[in-house]
Order: sequence, then C-alpha cells, then structure tokens
Amino acid sequence: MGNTPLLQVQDAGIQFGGLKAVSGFNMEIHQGELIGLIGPNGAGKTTSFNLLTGVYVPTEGEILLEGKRLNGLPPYKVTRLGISRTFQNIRLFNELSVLDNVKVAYHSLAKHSIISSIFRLSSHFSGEKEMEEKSIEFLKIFQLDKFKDEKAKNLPYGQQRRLEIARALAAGPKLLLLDEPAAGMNPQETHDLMELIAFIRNELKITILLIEHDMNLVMGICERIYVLDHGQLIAHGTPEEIRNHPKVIEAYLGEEVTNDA
Ligand SMILES: Nc1ncnc2c1ncn2[C@@H]1O[C@H](COP(=O)(O)OP(=O)(O)OP(=O)(O)O)[C@@H](O)[C@H]1O
Repeated sequence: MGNTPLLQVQDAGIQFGGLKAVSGFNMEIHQGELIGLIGPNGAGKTTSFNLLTGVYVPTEGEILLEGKRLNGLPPYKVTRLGISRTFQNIRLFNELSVLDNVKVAYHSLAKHSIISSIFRLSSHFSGEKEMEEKSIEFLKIFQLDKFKDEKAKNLPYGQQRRLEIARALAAGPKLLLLDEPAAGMNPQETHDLMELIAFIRNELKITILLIEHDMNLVMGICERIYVLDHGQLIAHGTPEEIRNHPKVIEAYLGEEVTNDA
C-alpha cells in the first residue's frame, strides 16, 4: 500500500439548507490505527460517518479510501470497498437468529470476508455447512456462540451491541466505524467492550474510527483523537494533547452550561 493513508478526508462537508452540518473537515487515518472522533451533542460526528459511508454525498471536499475517491458512491459500494459501520441506535435483523445476522453480512461479501481470512479458507466455502461452522467459530470470538439460535432482539443489550460489531466485521472491512458503541452500557459492559475493540485492532488488524461520549474509553484506547464542534474540526492530537486543549475544554464547558440551563 506504500504511504497512501487508508482514509483521507480533504476539506469535506455537507450543507442541509442553510445549515453547514460539517465543513472543512480534514482527517487522515493509516492502516492499523485506532482513532477517536469526539465533540459535544450536535457537533457533526454522525453526519461525518454518514459522509464516509455514502449515506450523504459531500457538498464540498473529497473522501478517499486507499487513494480511491468515494464521493457519490452508494453505501453498499462503500461497504464493498472496505468501510463497515455500526449505528448509534442498534440496527440488527431483529427477527433473525444471531447466527443468521452474521451469515447475512458474510453472504453479501463472501470473497473478502474476514471469516475466510481468519480461518484461511479459499475464497468460497465448499458448502453451506462449512460456512455455518465457520460462522459459529467467528461468533465464539465475540462470546456469542452460545446465543447462536436466539433471535437477535432477545439478546441482552450489551450482547446486541457486540453482535452488531460482529456483523459489521463479517463484511470484511478495512476500516470499521463504531458510532457510540458504549452508549447505554454499564461499567462492566463498557470495560468488556474496550477489550473487544483492542482485540479487533491488535489481533484482527482492523483499523478503527470510533465516536464515543465515554471519555475514559476514548482516552484509554485511542492513539489520536479528532474533535468536532459546530461542524468544524477544532482540535486533533494525542489524548494528552486533547485533554488539555483550550478549545476542547471550552467546547465541553459550553455543553455543560447548555445542559444545565
Ligand atoms: N438530514 C439532516 N437534515 C438536516 N439537518 C441535519 C441532518 N442530519 C444532521 N443534521 C444536523 O447536523 C448537525 C449535526 O448532527 P449530528 O447528528 O452529526 O451530530 P452529532 O455530533 O453526531 O451529535 P450527537 O452526539 O448528539 O449524536 C445537527 O445540527 C443536526 O440537526
């Protein structure tokens, strides 16, 4: 891959009517990094994910994956090129089993599936049975194999979040986008989630960009952090730099004042 960053966002933005939800957004992520995207409510974080995944077409700037321009591609093509995501509000196939949720994602991209690379399979399975066995082994990584026949909607909340991450990974991404993965989790679930995210990056070698309000999580596992406020990038740096950055402190103080009002 040479020195080409995995993801380049160059002066990207989108305007809804008169509102610039995101503008002049610049970001560079290299293969293997674990990066955080933070900012107060309404800062433009989810909108940025929607720009990266083809849900919104940028009205300004460029988005490049391994140097290839993504602007204007529909979400399914962006997924095929290597970006998978989870959502702020969990989106699973509720009526399907845990196993089928993973198999559906796998089916959509059989050739490059992480399942085949983890288990060193040829580009297609010899049959449905083998695919099922491998999908169960994949679920084991997420400690979800014991729930394989449960409907997704019947899983406890924390497990639903894990399943959503598993399903996103089953599509074989180069870049995994996690939108507030710890939202609604208790401290134990958050701790387990941090370990899972570190595992995905360290062992499965997947590059990760995550939006998160839990500062302990973001500061604890991300190498670099980007901070949005009112649709603008106000800071970028290591957790230590971000913690002490005057603009970041001001943006979050502003949020507290607003919330208290
Ligand atoms: N489709 C849309 N049409 C109009 N305005 C939108 C649309 N999507 C987002 N916005 C606006 O863009 C701004 C940024 O919203 P966004 O959801 O990206 O913020 P966020 O940083 O993810 O916030 P939160 O932390 O609360 O999830 C908000 O003012 C929002 O109302």
